[in-house]
Amino acid sequence: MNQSKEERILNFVLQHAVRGDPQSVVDHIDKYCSQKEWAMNVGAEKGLILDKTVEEVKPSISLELGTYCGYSAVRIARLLKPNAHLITIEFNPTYAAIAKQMIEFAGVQDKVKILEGPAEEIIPQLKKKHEVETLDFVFLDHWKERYKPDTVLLEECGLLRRGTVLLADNIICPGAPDFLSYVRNNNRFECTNYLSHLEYLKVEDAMEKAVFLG
Ligand SMILES: Oc1cc(-c2ccc(F)cc2)cc2cncnc12
Ligand SMILES: [Mg+2]
Repeated sequence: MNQSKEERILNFVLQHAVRGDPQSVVDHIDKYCSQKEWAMNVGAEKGLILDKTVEEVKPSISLELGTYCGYSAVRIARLLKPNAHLITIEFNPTYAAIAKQMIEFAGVQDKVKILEGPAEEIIPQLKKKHEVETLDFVFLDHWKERYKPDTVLLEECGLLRRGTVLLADNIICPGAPDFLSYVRNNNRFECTNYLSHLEYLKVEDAMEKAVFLG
């Protein structure tokens, strides 16, 4: 049975990257996806915006919506302080299985918990089942039409506190118009736009940072 693109990406990393070295894993995924097959990783250019945000927030507990192959989970985890954790939610079980192997190869498995299933089912379980109090940082990178409803759900579940930073990928391409107007017209969020490019291409894209004001 021939391999999926995601399996080819994982195998390229397993064969060429340095085990236990998260930067090497990130660099090799970018190398494969820029030279061989495009894939929807946040990529190196927008990845720098993600890095800067994680370094600024210094989160103890982070949530990622949309794991895919684990590229941004490894990217975030490599910057976390000791005892800080990332919970990443992936709906697609095939992607989750690839990401698990990617995260373990990078050696960041002790910092990352992958939860498989729909975000709208898992978010309401975070407090009681996963012992989360409130979130310091949220990276939204899943289905664009879920950005707004899942942001509202995070708020309703009491998972946002004054200063929680949301960072959303793909604000231009494919775009998340209802999320953008929701956070920009809501006086409980302070928004900043970061113009960039779609991963591995010259196409314009952007990220939006929305700080919850409580
Ligand atoms: O970064 C992303 C990019 C694209 C995407 C796909 C096709 C296209 F033509 C342009 C952009 C889709 C995504 C879905 N989930 C998370 N991130 C994504
Ligand atoms: Mg994306």
